[in-house]
Amino acid sequence: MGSKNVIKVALKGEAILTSPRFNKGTAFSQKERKEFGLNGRLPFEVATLDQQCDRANEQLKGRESNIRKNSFLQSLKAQNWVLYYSLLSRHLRELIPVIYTPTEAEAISNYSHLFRRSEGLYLTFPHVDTMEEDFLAQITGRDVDLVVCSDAEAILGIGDQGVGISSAKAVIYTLIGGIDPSKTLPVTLDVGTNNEELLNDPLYVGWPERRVRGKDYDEFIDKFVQLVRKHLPHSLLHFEDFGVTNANRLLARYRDTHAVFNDDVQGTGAVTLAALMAAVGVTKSTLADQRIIIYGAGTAGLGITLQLRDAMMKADSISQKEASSKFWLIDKHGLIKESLRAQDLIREGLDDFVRPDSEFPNSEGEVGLLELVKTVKPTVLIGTSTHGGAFTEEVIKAMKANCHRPIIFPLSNPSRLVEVDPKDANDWTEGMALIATGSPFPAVKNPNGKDYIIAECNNALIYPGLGLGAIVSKTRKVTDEMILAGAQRLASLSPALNDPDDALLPDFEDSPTVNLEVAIAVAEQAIEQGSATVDWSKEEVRERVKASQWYPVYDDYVYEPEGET
Ligand SMILES: NC(=O)C1=CN([C@@H]2O[C@H](COP(=O)(O)OP(=O)(O)OC[C@H]3O[C@@H](n4cnc5c(N)ncnc54)[C@H](O)[C@@H]3O)[C@@H](O)[C@H]2O)C=CC1
Ligand SMILES: CC(=O)C(=O)O
Ligand SMILES: [Mg+2]
Repeated sequence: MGSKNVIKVALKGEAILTSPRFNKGTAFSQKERKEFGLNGRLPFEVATLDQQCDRANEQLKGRESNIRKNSFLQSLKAQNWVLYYSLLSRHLRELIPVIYTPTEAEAISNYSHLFRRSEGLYLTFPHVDTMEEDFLAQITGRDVDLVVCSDAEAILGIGDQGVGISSAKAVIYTLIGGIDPSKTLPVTLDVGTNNEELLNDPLYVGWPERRVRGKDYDEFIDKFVQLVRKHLPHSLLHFEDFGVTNANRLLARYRDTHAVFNDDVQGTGAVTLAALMAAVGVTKSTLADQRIIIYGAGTAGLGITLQLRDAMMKADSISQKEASSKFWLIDKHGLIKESLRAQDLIREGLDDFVRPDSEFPNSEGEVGLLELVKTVKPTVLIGTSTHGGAFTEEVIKAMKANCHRPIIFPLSNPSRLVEVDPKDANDWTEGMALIATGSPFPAVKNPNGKDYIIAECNNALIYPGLGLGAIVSKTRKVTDEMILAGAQRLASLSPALNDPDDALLPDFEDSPTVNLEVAIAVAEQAIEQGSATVDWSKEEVRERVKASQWYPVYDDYVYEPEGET
């Protein structure tokens, strides 16, 4: 745990009580109450943080549904950051699903109806002319290390929501990665929405126009990225939930000029690689031994494919061509194969993975999942399609017929969109499947009566560490090698390494310690390859990363008119 510091604060009275960063509520000491003009503004008793957490937890438990818990926690965050993060840290496993997937998806789909208070920066297309002014108004006098932006086109599996997600992803950076919340800036890039329901909702809080596309969109995003580069040159810029036509394109455009990171592409790729490394450890095979079907060749599906291919080439010393041949990608029009080119149905970036039609001599039209499974005899089946239930009993049993330990990762969020319920996947394979899911699921019972813990293969298990490592090393860019180093460190912490019947990935309960290790591996790699702008020994990296972390404890305050606000 972090220790107490003495902080100079320039806010008094109502101003400090309404600042979530500095507010301590009933925990202000008698001395502070006097110094900050709070004497008549608080009830008598000075509470400890423990007592405040107990009280907040009691109130939280009074809310029956997770969505009501989510909105209680949202207002706690708006009141008092230390209390909010402290409460979450004490009940991590129970509360992550309340503030993140699956509940956050429900909260975001009701964003305009649940809206109480703005968070972070809202940059809206019709206000493009004042973008720099609006940006500076938020960052001036602050030390921002991390910018989390989203245009909200493909949110947490629920599609185009117009606005939302950046602040939820930023919270995870603090909760799991220990990044100081006052150094994070969530940004909503509101370029409209094509979601009819929102466009017709009189309470919609975003810009109620259709999505801006093409040159205007690119110029809007570019203006924003250039502002980040100009005013926050050492920051990490995190892209979240951009649509499939933009995610990889924007990453490729900016990744050589600033430390940018696309979570859905790279974070998902990294956590899935870690889970797969653990699984091939259990099956005592190599990455290159696998035949991998990716069901849903969008942002996450392609990100995973590229990450697994890269790791395969490095770990097993095989060529790009050979590694590419281990993948079969399915999208809405079935298997991605040569004959789809003529109909212009192959998206940019998929070229290396287009299969020859000759592999499927008996099908002239689309090749569906079941046929593909029967033909290819995959060892790995990954779902990133948002097509709930797509991995049917027939599909799973066909896979099992040719594979002793099928590796099955239905990664679509939220829980209701999972490609197969892990309980079914487990039952249909007589407990032989190695399973990881995108949202949390309860453990399943194996035929031997033992529980099998379903690993939560969600990018939140790794991106806070990737980001922390990038920020602490002040890297100029986030390289593939840094991400690979983070994924390998995560894989090395898999419970399945010690017990093949255990979960493929560490539990979210352990995510803060796991992400500290990931951050250290990432920073070490950044230093080794020269993308970092610091030069520390390994021992120093560990100390620096640890020392940079923020903990939810109350500092002691002294009033100072020139202090922090
Ligand atoms: N576990 C994790 O960490 C992550 C999970 N995801 C989840 O993965 C899913 C996809 O997310 P994105 O890649 O961002 O979305 P996306 O829209 O870029 O990709 C989805 C792809 O699936 C395809 N698809 C849709 N229906 C299909 C069907 N019936 N058969 C085959 N393909 C179909 C779409 O054409 C699209 O290419 C979401 O549920 C999302 O929540 C995304 C990122 C991280
Ligand atoms: C987890 C995540 O990033 C997503 O579902 O989009
Ligand atoms: Mg996402």
